[in-house]
Amino acid sequence: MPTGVPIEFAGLTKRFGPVAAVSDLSFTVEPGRVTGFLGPNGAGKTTSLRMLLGLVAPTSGSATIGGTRYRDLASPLTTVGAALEAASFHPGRSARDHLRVYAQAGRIDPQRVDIALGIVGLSEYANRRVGGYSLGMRQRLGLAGALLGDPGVLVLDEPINGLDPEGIKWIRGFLRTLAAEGRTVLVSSHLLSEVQQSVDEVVIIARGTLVHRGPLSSLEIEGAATKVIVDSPNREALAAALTAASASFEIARAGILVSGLEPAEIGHIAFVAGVEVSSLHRQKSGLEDSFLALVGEGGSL
Ligand SMILES: Nc1ncnc2c1ncn2[C@@H]1O[C@H](COP(=O)(O)OP(=O)(O)OP(=O)(O)O)[C@@H](O)[C@H]1O
Repeated sequence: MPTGVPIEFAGLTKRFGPVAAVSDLSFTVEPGRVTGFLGPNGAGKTTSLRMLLGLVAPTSGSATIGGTRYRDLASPLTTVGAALEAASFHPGRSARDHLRVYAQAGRIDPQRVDIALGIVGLSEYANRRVGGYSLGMRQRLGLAGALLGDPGVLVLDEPINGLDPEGIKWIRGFLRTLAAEGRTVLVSSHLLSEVQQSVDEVVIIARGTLVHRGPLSSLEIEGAATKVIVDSPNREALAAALTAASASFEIARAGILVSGLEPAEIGHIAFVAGVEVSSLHRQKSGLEDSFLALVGEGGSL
């Protein structure tokens, strides 16, 4: 079983002409945990990850994997697996052929190709041309590429983008498994809500600088549990339907505040009772409020 090593960013800085994309970024990502690398679009996440992977030269500072820069690693593909956003695949080539090319270039056992395809759930589509793949299937193929060398460190840029609900559920469990195996898992996202169920640690950046790091719980506002707000032109009938379904709720000015149920479950209760619903949405969680306060205005969150 491969063991993870820490990823360390030390004073990492990148300027593109007048644009300070990343400024003096320092933090360590520990093995055995899933770390969320979060920030609004344009915050500098991709540039930081590209510097970590030796694809962009830093203006100053360093990013290392187990104390070594990517380009100095003896065996990069078996040390770190990466799936960056907008990975390009030749549309006419099958998933299996793509991975075979990578395996050959990285001197990886060709048997790993089918193992990696199996892990990400693409076995039955392995011989299909990638040009016909959905965005979610491409994401899975990118992940299979990252897993090819069975590395102890995984760096995934926005891996949840484009996945359907089943895919999202799968990847959440998958990230947890990788970390439980002792690997170092760094996952970027511009949405806290997308990763909050799978990360242990968060590193938050905005405008290229570090604004917060710590366990996910460090973002918690006391007493703030996620609730769903639902309303109806006939609030009384809706309250009666919720009571009949033994739902726990309170009547607020903005509508009926329901705890412990998902929006879809509440919608179903109203539907079965024949009650019209005029609004149905999740109340912003305490975590998200903290996140928004940290990254400030201008984020597409
Ligand atoms: N090659 C480049 N030349 C000039 N500016 C760049 C280049 N790459 C990134 N930038 C700028 O650096 C800043 C950070 O971009 P980056 O893509 O790293 O952010 P991000 O957090 O990954 O956002 P996104 O989620 O949208 O990819 C942005 O202002 C971007 O316009």
